[in-house]
Amino acid sequence: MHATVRAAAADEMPILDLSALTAGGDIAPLAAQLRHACLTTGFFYVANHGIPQDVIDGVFSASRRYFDLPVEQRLPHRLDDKYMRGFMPQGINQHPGFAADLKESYEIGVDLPVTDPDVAAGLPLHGPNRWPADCPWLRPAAEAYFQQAEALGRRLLKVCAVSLAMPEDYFLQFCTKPMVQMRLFHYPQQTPASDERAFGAAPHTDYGMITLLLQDPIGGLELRMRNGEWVSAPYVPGTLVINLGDLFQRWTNDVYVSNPHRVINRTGRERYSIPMFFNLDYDSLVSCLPSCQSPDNPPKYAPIKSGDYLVSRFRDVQKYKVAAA
Ligand SMILES: O=C(O)CCC(=O)C(=O)O
Ligand SMILES: [Fe+2]
Repeated sequence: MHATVRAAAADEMPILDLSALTAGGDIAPLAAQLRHACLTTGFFYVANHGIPQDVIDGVFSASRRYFDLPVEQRLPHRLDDKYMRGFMPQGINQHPGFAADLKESYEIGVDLPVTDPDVAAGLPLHGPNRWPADCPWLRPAAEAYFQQAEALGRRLLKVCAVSLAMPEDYFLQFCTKPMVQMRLFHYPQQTPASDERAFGAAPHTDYGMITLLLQDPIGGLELRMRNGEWVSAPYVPGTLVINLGDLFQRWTNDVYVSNPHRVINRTGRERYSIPMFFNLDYDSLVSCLPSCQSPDNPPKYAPIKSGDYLVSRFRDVQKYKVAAA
């Protein structure tokens, strides 16, 4: 069994109060706090985030109801290879070097009709969502949360830009048709007899810009400190966990951190979580920000298209098969 770990201290996982952002006030003090968190672990909680509690309760209860259904009923909703929407059974998501994650999921994205020009042109991962006819309650609950979380993602990108001495709307110019992915996760319990190699979600970094995570009171999310120690990020009522992904680290020339993390469900109860991976438009060119380079500290990475990078990671982890455009 995995050894238990201590909880992150308040300065390791700060709670950022988003009241000023939600109400449209001065975000400079918030940007300074965000910067501090992003220089160290790239993980923090947000409170007063503006997402109504009933929308959060609604999407969690729809997720529970979905995963309570017998797997035989859910297998016909299995995700397609092209758009990657629908039920992802246990055994598909596998981080390189680890056994497959124990979690199962339901995959949702920006819902684009097949007549959309990018979908028609075969732009990877762009397409319609999949809404099973035998679960009519799933769609309204998931869409209500998707809309709220996506709006929060856009608000947070403003704070991120200001924190890097960029104009507030800098990242929003790359959010015309952002590649936002929302995943309903169900983690089985891990018993004391569980294999030491088994993880709800094996250690990894996220791939894209920012992740907005709803977790339930079970907890189980853990992050790796710079010295290699793992600490837990317990459930804090009324908050979401926010963290940066690898493309964000790349924009900043490694000034901001995309931190390794994992999930171990140690409780003996089932765990549900709902991450939203907020990524930019497919064609956004991720290149070192002016505020993160100098003659002594030149850009470390060549510019890369956001979508191309994401597709390469999806191939490695989620058995995504479609070739990059
Ligand atoms: O379920 C969680 O709490 C985190 C999952 C995660 O890290 C991921 O899917 O990237
Ligand atoms: Fe993650």
